[in-house]
Amino acid sequence: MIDSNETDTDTQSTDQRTMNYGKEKVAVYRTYANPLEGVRTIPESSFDGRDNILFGLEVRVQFEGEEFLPSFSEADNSKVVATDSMKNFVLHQAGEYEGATAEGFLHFVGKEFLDTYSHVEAVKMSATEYPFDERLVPGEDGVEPSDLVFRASDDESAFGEIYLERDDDRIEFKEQTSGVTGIELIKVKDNSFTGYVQDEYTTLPEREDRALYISLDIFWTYDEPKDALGEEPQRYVPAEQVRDIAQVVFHEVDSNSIQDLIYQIGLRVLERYPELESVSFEANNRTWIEVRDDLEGDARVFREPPRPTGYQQFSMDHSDLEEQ
Ligand SMILES: O=c1[nH]c(=O)c2[nH]c(=O)[nH]c2[nH]1
Repeated sequence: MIDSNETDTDTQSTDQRTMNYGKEKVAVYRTYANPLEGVRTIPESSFDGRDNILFGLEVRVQFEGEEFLPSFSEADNSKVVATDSMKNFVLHQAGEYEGATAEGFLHFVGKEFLDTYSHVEAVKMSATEYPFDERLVPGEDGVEPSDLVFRASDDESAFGEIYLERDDDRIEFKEQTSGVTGIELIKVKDNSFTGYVQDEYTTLPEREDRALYISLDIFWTYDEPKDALGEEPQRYVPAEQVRDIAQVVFHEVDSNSIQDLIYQIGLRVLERYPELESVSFEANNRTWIEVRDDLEGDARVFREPPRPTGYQQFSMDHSDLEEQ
């Protein structure tokens, strides 16, 4: 009895322990990956697929497993797969992957890791896309996108994360997050911020009409994690379309705060994609400071905002849509 109690306590303490290791910032580039075709189109976006002629990801790998404990507590590396080898593994698998999405690639590599190293209990893989834009060149029908020359872009990037766990001889895919990060949008007018608490700490003037500059990361989870892989393109949510929804809603809605704006974007995303479980936001307010409003019409002069900056975080699901 006493023995089994001790075992329970032991298990509990290791369950709560943080123990993982891995490699991050693994930059991998693949040319002529399979194209993403057959995605559903939505009114807010012209995006209907991706050629994947040039596909780049910055990957993070994380290994978990009880068998790594001696590497920390006894300097015993006999079970340690070197993080350098993880990097080589990811690079190699980029040539083997036959799918068309970042999430699909992460799932593919994660599964290969678990198949190859039987003592690894769980693997978390995440990646941020390196965006590349096709450059425009003269073609038969006027100026058209080149299929050879791309620009390394610092625009928004797709994000993916998957978590795979070994359960006896099965591999469980229970958790994923997809996203688009680094969206930066400016609306020059038709936005306000009024009605907030006025007390002895308030110095900000109410603005019936302001230019609003936001940076935005949007994340989503699917009801069925496997829909994130893109194997059924009709059920896949492309980051490009979510980015486009954000800018269309920003254009259409005269919002009274960033809070209100991201809620409206979230409703639209949930409306377009019933296969999603949740959508969440991290917004930052980068609104410029107005220095001249004495010009003709709507013209203004602005300067950079000083630090500190405001932010908003919010998550929502289909129950928010039903309440509307
Ligand atoms: O959209 C905004 N939300 C806020 O909560 C806030 N606070 C602030 O100072 N400016 C703004 N703008």
